[in-house]
Amino acid sequence: MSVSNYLTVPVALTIAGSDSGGGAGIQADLRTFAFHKVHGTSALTCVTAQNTQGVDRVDALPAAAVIAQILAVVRDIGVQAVKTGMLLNPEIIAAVAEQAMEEHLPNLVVDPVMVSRTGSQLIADEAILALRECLIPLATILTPNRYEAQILSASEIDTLESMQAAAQRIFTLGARAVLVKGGGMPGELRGVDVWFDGNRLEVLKTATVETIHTHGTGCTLSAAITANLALGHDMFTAVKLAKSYVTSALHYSLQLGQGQGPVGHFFPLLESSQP
Ligand SMILES: Nc1ncnc2c1ncn2[C@@H]1O[C@H](COP(=O)(O)OP(=O)(O)O)[C@@H](O)[C@H]1O
Ligand SMILES: Cc1ncc(COP(=O)(O)OP(=O)(O)O)c(N)n1
Repeated sequence: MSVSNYLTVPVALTIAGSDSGGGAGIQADLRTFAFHKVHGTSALTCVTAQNTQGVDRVDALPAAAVIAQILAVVRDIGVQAVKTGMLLNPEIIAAVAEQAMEEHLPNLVVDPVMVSRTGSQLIADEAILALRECLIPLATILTPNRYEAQILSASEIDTLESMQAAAQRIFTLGARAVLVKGGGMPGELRGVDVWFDGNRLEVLKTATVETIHTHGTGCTLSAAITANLALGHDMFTAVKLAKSYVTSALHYSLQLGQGQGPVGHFFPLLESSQP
């Protein structure tokens, strides 16, 4: 007989949609948590029929089902950090915002999934309004991509200076810090993100990784930030560590399907198995 070693590890919760292709959404979040040695819990908001070429269908869960999942997790297991991904409709967004306040959800990372990095809108206009009014003011860190930042700042973003101006403008919506992500920018700006927390305006820069297999970068980044907050890092350190994780995952991106494959979340295993 052998006895288990009981481990105590930080816990993170993702409130997000399922990606049947496994590259983004809940699937990407849970893998990212695992590779940070953080126990991942989840509240599913919707089920997408999706692959490397696009989204074929989306089915939402009832808002009450989302609330029940959140309560089941936080009232028994407890969480140190929480992220939101695709929340899809105003009912789910309002329900999540209410739970965030009532249950005092800690370290809330809001990835305002509205528009894909290729520019196609993923949620309805009313849902965008609900995100802006109900959830974004509660965010610890808000992580819009280029197109989401354009909507939230009502400005064109095509240069580093316009990313910086947008980050400062979006900050006024009430999040404690904003990270405008550059994956949808042209050329060398693809590896550049802009941070603003009311004091520090920082440019986080990595060299652009030349790959078309970038599916799930945004989910992976926000999940890695959440994991690092759950581990006790401060906000800016959590973001820097997360950016490093997503950059490595891009270096090991997976050529799967006919379209844009996912980033390689398990690159540490691939690295350790190389001669
Ligand atoms: N080709 C790339 N090379 C380096 N970093 C990238 C590249 N594409 C995306 N990133 C990084 O991935 C993260 C997610 O950004 P982005 O792709 O813009 O988000 P989203 O998936 O939400 O559209 C950011 O840190 C961004 O800088
Ligand atoms: C279910 C689901 N959630 C989120 C996304 C968007 O993924 P993201 O990583 O933000 O964006 P891309 O880099 O894949 O554009 C999704 N597609 N599905």
